[in-house]
Amino acid sequence: MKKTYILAIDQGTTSSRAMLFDHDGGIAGTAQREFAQIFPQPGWVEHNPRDIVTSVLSTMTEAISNAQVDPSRIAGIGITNQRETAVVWDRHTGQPIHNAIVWQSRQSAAICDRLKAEGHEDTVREKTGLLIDPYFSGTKVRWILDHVEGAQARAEAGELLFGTIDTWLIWNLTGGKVHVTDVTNASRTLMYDIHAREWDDELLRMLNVPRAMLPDVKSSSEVYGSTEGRHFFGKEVPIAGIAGDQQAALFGQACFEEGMAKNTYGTGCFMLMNTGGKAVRSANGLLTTIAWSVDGKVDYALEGSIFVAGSVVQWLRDGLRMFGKASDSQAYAERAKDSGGVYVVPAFVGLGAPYWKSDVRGAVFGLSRGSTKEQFIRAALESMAYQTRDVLEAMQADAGIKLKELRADGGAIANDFMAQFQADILDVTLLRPKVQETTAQGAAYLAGLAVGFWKDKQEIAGLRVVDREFRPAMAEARREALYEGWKQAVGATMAFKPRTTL
Ligand SMILES: Nc1ncnc2c1ncn2[C@@H]1O[C@H](COP(=O)(O)OP(=O)(O)O)[C@@H](O)[C@H]1O
Ligand SMILES: O=P(O)(O)OC[C@H](O)CO
Repeated sequence: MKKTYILAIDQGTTSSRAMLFDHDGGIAGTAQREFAQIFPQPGWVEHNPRDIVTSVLSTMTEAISNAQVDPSRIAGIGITNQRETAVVWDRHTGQPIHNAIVWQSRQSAAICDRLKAEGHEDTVREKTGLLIDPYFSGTKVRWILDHVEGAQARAEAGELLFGTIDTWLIWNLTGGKVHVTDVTNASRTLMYDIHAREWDDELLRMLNVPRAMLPDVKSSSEVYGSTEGRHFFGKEVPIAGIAGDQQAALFGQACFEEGMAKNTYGTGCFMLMNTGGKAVRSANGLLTTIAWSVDGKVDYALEGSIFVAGSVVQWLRDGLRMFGKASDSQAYAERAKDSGGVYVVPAFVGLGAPYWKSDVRGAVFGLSRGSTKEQFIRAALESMAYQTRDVLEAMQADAGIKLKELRADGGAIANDFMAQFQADILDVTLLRPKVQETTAQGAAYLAGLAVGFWKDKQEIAGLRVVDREFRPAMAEARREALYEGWKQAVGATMAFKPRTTL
């Protein structure tokens, strides 16, 4: 019998990737394409939704041709996506009415302030597991409807559709026939009740978003529709898996049991812990979110969302021009024996979990005349590890357990220095998988389960291979002293409130 494959589309914040997975969970072909980041004002981030579709279509084609696989041998497609990013488009023309507003963007901060002043915080927390912050899709949709002339009336007349990136891609891949999302993406919108598992009228009223704009919410593993006719693959291929990228990584890392956790070091950094069938409410600034719905069973997760992680390295590379390639950061950091007391707090778009301060901005502390470029780069890499410790402490307190191991993935985990420093600062063993593309792998697994490519979660758990373990090796006194410095740096960053940013 001819070998078959699952195609995973991983539509991330800075790039789109397509990957072909074989039956062993290995990558048979891959392609990646970056696309433009649009920064209309400080703290705002947008994408052109057309660029996103184009980058996905071209990487799909390239991955298949790199693997030299006949498209007829693709058994199904899984989609995973940067979450929360909101697109609004015209149902008839398929044209977006505004750029996509990206999850990192703070442009709906004033709307959030108003919702808080109106006293909606408890309802939002209770129903969605989230909090009122520009991070989530709902206030981004409100912003678009407020700022595009005539949009509210068109939305009320049923002419406009809303989608997160999964929804937008499926709409385009199916030729405008299918308007769906999955529970994981719905759980990031601020409009979805994660307990009742339905769009919520009270939340829709709060945001004044017409229900007619919203996609149908499905499980994370089922056939939602097929690619348009012969257009893309010469045959219709079922789209059979959807999950937000952080949930997909949790699935790809096979964190199927309660208490298992993963951390993904991409543009931002996202730690998720599986809490099984229980939606655990955080008392420490974490989010409660849906991990996935598979085979009729919904699992929940606790999440710590850090807005700036790997993108601090991009800032060193592109903004400060300190080196040419992100991977060069490792050699620089290793040349410094320590950071010399320097702390970088990369709050470029505010601070996420567990602080949730959208109005603070980044800061650097502890500079001396002897501070070096190597120390500065090292301190920037260390900031990923310190932010993760903030989140881990909150998660352990909420879940009432001490984590023994953390499964790690994402682009920045390739940095051995950062990975070891992370294990040291957490006092937890970090496991780096052989296939570091666990996000795409998770989407492939979800699609593969739906089309019978893999049998069950047990079979998938058996495919996981660890590449390297990073064991904690730092003395406790040093670890705690370094972390105490970080806490002071974050405190001082939050206290800095200039009256003008000019
Ligand atoms: N060797 C490295 N050391 C540190 N950071 C890295 C390294 N390689 C990539 N990165 C960072 O990882 C991020 C890309 O990771 P990725 O998982 O592709 O992100 P995303 O899915 O958010 O687009 C970039 O921000 C980049 O700066
Ligand atoms: O594109 P990534 O990998 O940085 O992920 C973004 C997250 O989904 C935002 O919630």
